[in-house]
Amino acid sequence: MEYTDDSLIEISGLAKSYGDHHVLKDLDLTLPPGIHALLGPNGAGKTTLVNILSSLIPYSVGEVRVLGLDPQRDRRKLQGLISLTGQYATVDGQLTGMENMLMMGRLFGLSAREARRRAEQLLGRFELSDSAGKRVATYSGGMRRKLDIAASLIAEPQLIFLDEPTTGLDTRSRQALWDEIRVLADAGTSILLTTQYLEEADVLADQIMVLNDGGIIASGTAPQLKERVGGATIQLHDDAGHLLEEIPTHGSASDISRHLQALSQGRSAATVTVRRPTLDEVFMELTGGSASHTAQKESAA
Ligand SMILES: Nc1ncnc2c1ncn2[C@@H]1O[C@H](COP(=O)(O)OP(=O)(O)OP(=O)(O)O)[C@@H](O)[C@H]1O
Repeated sequence: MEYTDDSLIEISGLAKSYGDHHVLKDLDLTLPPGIHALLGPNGAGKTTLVNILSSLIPYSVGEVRVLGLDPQRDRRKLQGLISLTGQYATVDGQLTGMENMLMMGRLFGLSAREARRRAEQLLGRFELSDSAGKRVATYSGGMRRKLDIAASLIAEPQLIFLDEPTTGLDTRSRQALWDEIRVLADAGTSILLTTQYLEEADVLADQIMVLNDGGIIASGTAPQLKERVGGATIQLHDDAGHLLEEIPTHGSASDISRHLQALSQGRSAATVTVRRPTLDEVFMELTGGSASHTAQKESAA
């Protein structure tokens, strides 16, 4: 396998089993720097893959490079370049929120002053300022989770792994995290996040990968993935909301206008909408589930 300087992650023929349970099977993946989302049903192996990439667990088959380093052989070096937020809060319960933040900042080589500045900023963003002086053992589960995320964002490592970062977060904290992710990405940090929330992948990621049955079964931008399960259609409904007709379209203004002109010479419809598949439907179709029919509608006329 050849490695290019500008690649973030390169995986070739990766397999991982727990006993006779084959979780990852001959997985190939190349990712450039950017924000990437890994989607997959429960148990697909998302955490397993993130843990291998962040050198938390070993692999035996295949080749893996993260920032050009082998997570097994170059563990120490790699861990200085990445940060990881797992599904379970890993902060130290005996320290206060602020002490945890400062410790993480210093681990990543920030000066004491910069660590405090960033800690105050992030504790504020995640509404933990009032609890910053309290021992983490007294925090609620949601507060620990927010602190864990804030701590992983304190420095600007080359790559941050966020394993289901917004699970258990309230709406405001989720928005704060999304904002922080964008700021870090603009500053040059790459992000690999796993998520169960398709909206999160859609909003944040440059590229989305769908993990199922041990391998990546689809990847691309949200529009590219939507295209895979069929493009847009023009739908005509009568006054009572019944579907009269559905016509495939490329989705371009000229194509829609051409169809509408042809239609205007025939039947009259109460409403005309352009419907695109949702990421939800794409995901369900790719992973063999049944889609929930929450269509995004764009009014065309
Ligand atoms: N240490 C372990 N020992 C044995 N089996 C494991 C271990 N860790 C994970 N597994 C199994 O491997 C499979 C993949 O688990 P993993 O946590 O990687 O999936 P996931 O896609 O992250 O799931 P979720 O969305 O539910 O978090 C699951 O069937 C899980 O039970």
